[in-house]
Amino acid sequence: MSDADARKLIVLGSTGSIGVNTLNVVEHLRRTRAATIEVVGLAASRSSTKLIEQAKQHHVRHIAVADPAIADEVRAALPDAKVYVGDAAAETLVREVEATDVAAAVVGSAGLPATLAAVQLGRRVSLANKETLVAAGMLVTPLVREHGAQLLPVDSEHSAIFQCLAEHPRREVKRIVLTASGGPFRTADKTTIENATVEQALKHPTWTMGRKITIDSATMMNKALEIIEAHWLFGLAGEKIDVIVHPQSIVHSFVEFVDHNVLAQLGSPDMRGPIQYALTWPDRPVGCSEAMDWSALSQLTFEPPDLERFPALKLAYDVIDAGGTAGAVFNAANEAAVQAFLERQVRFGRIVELVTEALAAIEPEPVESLETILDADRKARAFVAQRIRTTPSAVS
Ligand SMILES: NC(=O)C1=CN([C@@H]2O[C@H](COP(=O)(O)OP(=O)(O)OC[C@H]3O[C@@H](n4cnc5c(N)ncnc54)[C@H](OP(=O)(O)O)[C@@H]3O)[C@@H](O)[C@H]2O)C=CC1
Ligand SMILES: CC(=O)[C@@H](O)[C@H](O)COP(=O)(O)O
Ligand SMILES: [Mn+2]
Repeated sequence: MSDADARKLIVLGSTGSIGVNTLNVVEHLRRTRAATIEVVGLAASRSSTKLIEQAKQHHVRHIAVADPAIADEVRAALPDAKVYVGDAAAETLVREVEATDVAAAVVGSAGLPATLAAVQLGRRVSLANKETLVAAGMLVTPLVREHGAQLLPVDSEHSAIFQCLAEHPRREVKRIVLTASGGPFRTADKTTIENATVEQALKHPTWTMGRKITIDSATMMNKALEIIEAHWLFGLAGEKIDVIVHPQSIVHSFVEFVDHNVLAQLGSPDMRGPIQYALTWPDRPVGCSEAMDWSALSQLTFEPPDLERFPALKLAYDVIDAGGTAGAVFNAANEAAVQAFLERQVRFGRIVELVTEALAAIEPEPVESLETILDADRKARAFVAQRIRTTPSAVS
């Protein structure tokens, strides 16, 4: 490998579920001599112990921490590192540190400015942070082309679609179908879902993930976010994006072509698969994710989603139709409502209600800049906070 091929990676959200797996994949690629990827920057919010350990293990000298409360501890433990602190720390890290690659694995719209910066700098971006596209797809996707950046999906469904679409022109695509596990309440009745506890909602049947996305899977808001993410990533209209419930999470999604042939991507429910694919595309070196044991697989089943029990799905199509800042409002209202649920301020069923109310109350505006998006994000959070104050809901 020549110097020109040397890869330098910044991992945003390194201490989270995707961030940790990304570093594991980097280590696997190094061990197997498939790729040498130097980790040159790490960003997290407040998990100081894990962050310090990662920086030492990967010899990283540029660190961003969002929470000022851990800055002194990180500086003391890593005296040779430059430590950026505060809300804009991750973005500054991306702008100041020379890199070829950025793994965008911060949770929520907090990851948007740094991801946008990576795109503006023409980086190769492994994108897990779906909220960035939901809130600001109309800003991000044109900039990818303008700055010669690459956006490689890490979300398992979108990695699957990306792999199946390959070089096929969009006119050959009849529709894409995103698979959904159905979450922990797939077979629960409406009343049980309405009043589900935090503990019940955090029990995902197939994937081990961070808390916010695990709650999103339980409301099926995750699939709604993924419909919008697919709309921006693949340039497809809402009517060409479908969802089917597939409880085993083995078929990660599929593409139906106009000739009625269907290509699907299958694999174990292990995020190291899509992460490695994003980091090594277009190559396919030996993987570190769990290999499938086909003899142990008894069945692959599919069922239509129930919009009555999971009304979040329909909202995604409304948001695509509304355009403008609707995606930012949708995403931020959901983030605020999930946070309130996790803090046991609202019952589970209130999450989707609050998002629906925010979309109805806040008129979408045309998007001119990142500031328009951030403004809509703030409005939606303020709206949800105010609704929670004025319409308290009993929590079980
Ligand atoms: N987990 C999964 O399997 C999948 C996740 N995704 C998406 O990937 C993203 C990450 O998810 P996941 O890894 O589960 O989330 P986690 O909650 O596990 O991790 C979130 C990460 O973001 C960091 N973080 C939060 N706020 C900031 C901030 N302001 N600046 C810098 N870092 C910040 C956290 O730091 P700290 O630890 O210090 O709080 C942590 O490192 C989400 O968008 C999710 O939807 C998509 C598909 C699958
Ligand atoms: C691993 C991944 O990509 C998650 O987004 C996953 O799809 C969540 O599972 P649900 O299908 O339950 O939303
Ligand atoms: Mn997914």
